[in-house]
Amino acid sequence: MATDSWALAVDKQESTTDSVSLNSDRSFTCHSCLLEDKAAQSLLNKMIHTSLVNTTNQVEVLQRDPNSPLYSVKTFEELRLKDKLLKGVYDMGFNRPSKIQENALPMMLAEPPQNLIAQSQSGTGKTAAFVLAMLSHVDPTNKWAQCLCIAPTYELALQTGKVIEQMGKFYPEVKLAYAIRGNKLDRGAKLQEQIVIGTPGTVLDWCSKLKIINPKKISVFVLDEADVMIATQGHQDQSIRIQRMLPKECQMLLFSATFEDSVWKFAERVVPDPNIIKLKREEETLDTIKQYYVLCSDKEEKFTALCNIYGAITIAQAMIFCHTRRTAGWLAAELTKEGHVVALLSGEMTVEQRAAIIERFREGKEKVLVTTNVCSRGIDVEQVSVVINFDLPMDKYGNADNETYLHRIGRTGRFGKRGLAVNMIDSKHSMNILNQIEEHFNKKINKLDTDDLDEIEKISN
Ligand SMILES: Nc1ncnc2c1ncn2[C@@H]1O[C@H](COP(=O)(O)OP(=O)(O)OP(=O)(O)O)[C@@H](O)[C@H]1O
Repeated sequence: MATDSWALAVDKQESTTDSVSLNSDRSFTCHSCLLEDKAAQSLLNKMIHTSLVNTTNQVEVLQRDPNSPLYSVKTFEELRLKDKLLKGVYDMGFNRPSKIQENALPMMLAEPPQNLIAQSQSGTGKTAAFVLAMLSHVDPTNKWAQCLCIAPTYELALQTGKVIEQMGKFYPEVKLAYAIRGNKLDRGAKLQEQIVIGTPGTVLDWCSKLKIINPKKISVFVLDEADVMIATQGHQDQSIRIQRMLPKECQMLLFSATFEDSVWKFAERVVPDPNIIKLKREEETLDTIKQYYVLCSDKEEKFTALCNIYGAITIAQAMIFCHTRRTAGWLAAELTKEGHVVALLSGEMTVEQRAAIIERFREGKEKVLVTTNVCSRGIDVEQVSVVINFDLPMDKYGNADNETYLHRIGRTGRFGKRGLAVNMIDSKHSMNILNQIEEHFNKKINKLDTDDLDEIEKISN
């Protein structure tokens, strides 16, 4: 995926939201935008999660055969891994299996092989789990492809490839091939590498048209990021075509960060007789958040209100959400003029640039992060105590986007710190959205007079 095409997708998305107020009936779906948006989110999350995301939720396990004993492990030793692999695991700094790995690893390493559908949020250890399973299954003396893993995009495939290389560092006999665009092989050439990671189109070509991989010899098939994969119909079809070429006894594993119905339907088509492991995301609530709204007439007044808030209370770190990247850029420049150290997440940035900015903000190097929703969707920055909705979140029909509102300002039970959210209202339409949000969450949002310094001071107590 070229950088510019990504930026273009964001542009397209933002132009959609831009047009909402002009033509609220307009319904717009852009499948390639959806894929790129979802894929970029996944990639960002991968880059940001340099350590495990812990949740207090319990893992739910649904066994295909409820009578067989349910194994879970608390240490990597219990898995009886090859020394070379155990060394690789410890070299990555893993001391013990993550919550999802405790159940998924014994299931994936069982004999006879078990099929698995696993769902848990980004950063909970899914990739590490299936990489370990693939490396364990490989017979390095056999010089042909044995494990096949497909990912929705070139970049996501590269990321997973890196994990395979890292974990297999002390097991150099096992080789990895990338079935991605640009990696041209001649028709009929036979792959020597035991593990193949790639995107569905290229993998399908290698299996069928070019016959570089013999699909009948594949014993482990992994479908990663299923929720991103299904964002394009083409990918779904290709994945299913690949799966159909594999032998019946091939172990099928499917992973997803989310589990909406469409993912579920797809998963059931790709993974026969599955065991299922789910780790729910922690619920966010608005219980510990103080919410206010400020009445303004235009964006300049919103900016003045923002400055008044900054002048009256101490804000450790704030995230400010704007509708379009034009507004975000303007606001970041104005705040910078006022002497704030501002980070801006903007549509034309590459995923790498975004990850770097989010990382700096998480480290506290910048105190204000201005962003559009498209840029920051799916990103968790939990330490932020103040959220400003410079523009309220709305869907493509111009209605309140309650889910996004909750995600922007909500807190999980564990991060139950008190928070403050201020909503800027500058039109009948935005007031209407605010009312819809109040109604949806059954919570009153109080008015704040930002010309009254005493009143602002009170909200920080
Ligand atoms: N058992 C473990 N102990 C410590 N760190 C781990 C463990 N397993 C994985 N990690 C690390 O935690 C981070 C997230 O893990 P991983 O990428 O496997 O999660 P994921 O669920 O696949 O996320 P995504 O859905 O974004 O791909 C990585 O930096 C990984 O190296």
